[in-house]
Amino acid sequence: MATRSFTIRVPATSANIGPGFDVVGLSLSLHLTLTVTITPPNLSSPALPPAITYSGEGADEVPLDAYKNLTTRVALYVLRCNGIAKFPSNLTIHADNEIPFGRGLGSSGAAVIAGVLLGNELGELNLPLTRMLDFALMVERHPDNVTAALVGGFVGSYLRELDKAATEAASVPLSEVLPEYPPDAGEDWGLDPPQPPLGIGHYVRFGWSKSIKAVAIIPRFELSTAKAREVLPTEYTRKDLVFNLQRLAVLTTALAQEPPDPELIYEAMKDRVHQPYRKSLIPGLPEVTSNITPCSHPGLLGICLSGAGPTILALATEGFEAIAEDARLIFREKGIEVDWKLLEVAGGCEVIRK
Ligand SMILES: Nc1ncnc2c1ncn2[C@@H]1O[C@H](COP(=O)(O)OP(=O)(O)OP(=O)(O)O)[C@@H](O)[C@H]1O
Ligand SMILES: N[C@@H](CCO)C(=O)O
Repeated sequence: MATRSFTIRVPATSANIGPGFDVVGLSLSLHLTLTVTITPPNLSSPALPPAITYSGEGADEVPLDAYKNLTTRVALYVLRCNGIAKFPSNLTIHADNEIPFGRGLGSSGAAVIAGVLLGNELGELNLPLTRMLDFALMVERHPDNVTAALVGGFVGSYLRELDKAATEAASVPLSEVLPEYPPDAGEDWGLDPPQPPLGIGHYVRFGWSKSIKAVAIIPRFELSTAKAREVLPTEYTRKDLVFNLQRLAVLTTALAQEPPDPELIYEAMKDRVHQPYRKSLIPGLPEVTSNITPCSHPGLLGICLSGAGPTILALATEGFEAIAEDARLIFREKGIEVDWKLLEVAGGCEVIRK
């Protein structure tokens, strides 16, 4: 057996883009990159357990134990669902991550997609894209980030209505999909993980005007998606749902038009389903989204919370620095420091075999 080596590269994503809560996602030019090597077993020394090294965002908090790390746990789930009980021996993984954790830029979605691709490569499974999406959706239950990270671009997705048996199969607790594997890394954990139903997620890629870039204004604090979902109501008024549906219908086409129309897009990026409820967790959110407008900041098209926050995403054709620096001043008044990055819309994930 020869040494096998490959690289997995997955983009950051911004979900929702205002009115598209749990529906739309946009891939962005920050990446999680895994460099993976499997060396042949050396008959004179024992087989080595998986070894992970890590650099970049999250390096001080991410677990390096392959049975605790999100990416490798997802990979093991995919392997086990496909009849392979363990990681190969002598597996080394270096993760280099540009996507900040818990900021609304899809770090967990990227880690999950990287895990699905890793499982697919390690097991030489040749899974089709749609099946890889099924595995990702068993772990991250809303489709917006993982779909955009998988296929790239500005993407809309829905979860298919499943029959009773498939609904039950897709609703197993996450702890059963990704069990806390025992610390004994040599163990065989059997091959009965909950299998994803077939064809859970469906998507379409919208057009995107080449002139639009994304300014990510990133507060220096983490907000977990779980916490930012807890503050959302379980029911909405018809008025608020119609408000969002009207805007989302316009937005999906407006962002592809040349030249993009700031008046149309600014209004179409407003939301009444998640942002109003999240302002208690993100001081400065309503002030930033209402004070930075196409009139005050030429080049701005629209501004919203990125994913579950706390990052703010401004879509613009020019004037990027003024948008970001003025958002910085508003956040500073609330005692929050930010960093900002000018990002492009990225392609989907890729696997490069060496
Ligand atoms: N590269 C990674 N490797 C391992 N675990 C990761 C990685 N990236 C993210 N995670 C895990 O995901 C958590 C963050 O997920 P969370 O859903 O709260 O935020 P997010 O994905 O960054 O934001 P959003 O879903 O709003 O875009 C981290 O705290 C960490 O546990
Ligand atoms: N649609 C999700 C994205 C976060 O991952 C949310 O806003 O909670």
